[in-house]
Amino acid sequence: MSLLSVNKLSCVKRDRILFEELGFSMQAGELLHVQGPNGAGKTSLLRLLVGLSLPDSGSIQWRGEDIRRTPGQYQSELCYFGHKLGVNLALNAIDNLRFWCRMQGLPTNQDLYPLLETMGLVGLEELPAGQLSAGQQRRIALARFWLKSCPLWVLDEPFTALDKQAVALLKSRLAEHLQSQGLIIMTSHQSLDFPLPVRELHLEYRL
Ligand SMILES: Nc1ncnc2c1ncn2[C@@H]1O[C@H](COP(=O)(O)OP(=O)(O)OP(=O)(O)O)[C@@H](O)[C@H]1O
Repeated sequence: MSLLSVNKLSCVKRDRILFEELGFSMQAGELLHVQGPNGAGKTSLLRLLVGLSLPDSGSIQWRGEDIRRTPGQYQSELCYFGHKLGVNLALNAIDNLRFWCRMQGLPTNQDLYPLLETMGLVGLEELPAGQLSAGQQRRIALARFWLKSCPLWVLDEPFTALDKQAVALLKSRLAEHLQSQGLIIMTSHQSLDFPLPVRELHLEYRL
């Protein structure tokens, strides 16, 4: 059985149909790369997939159950990286990660310093996130993918503003997730140049 199943999904924004009757399913260990021009509806699709907005028609099933029936259970099984980073600019990196762990019901007493090292943020730990660069702020938000163990990862343009080293770090984390039978849905305007098989979904810009 598919882990994720999308059935006849339609999304309309301001009288424009972004997509309609969209359907696909995904198994463990698959990566779906959602592509298309600006405004095609990629972010809109991802927001539907994580339950942040509702479709105009159609449904999304996770483990055979509509995600609207048990939203709490579904949320606990996914990790989302969207355009809004969810980073508090007044807090430093560690306090941001602790706060996020508390929100997710994860342990908050773990030593987060090694993760800061992984994310290349050592030496910046005292600074409020508002004093960090765009790429550094995104590294804080991306650290979630090292903290939460869950099957479904959904990432909207995760490589934006990252330097080469951070892009390589994230790609290797994504590959690890696939190899351990995780499932990834992501957008990127760049070609993924990924060592593992990638499925592609193209959204057209519809007038
Ligand atoms: N909350 C909203 N209210 C009204 N229209 C919206 C809303 N959110 C998005 N749209 C419209 O939906 C369309 C698709 O937006 P979306 O962000 O999904 O595109 P995208 O494919 O992710 O684009 P990009 O490549 O620029 O990130 C756009 O034309 C946008 O104006």
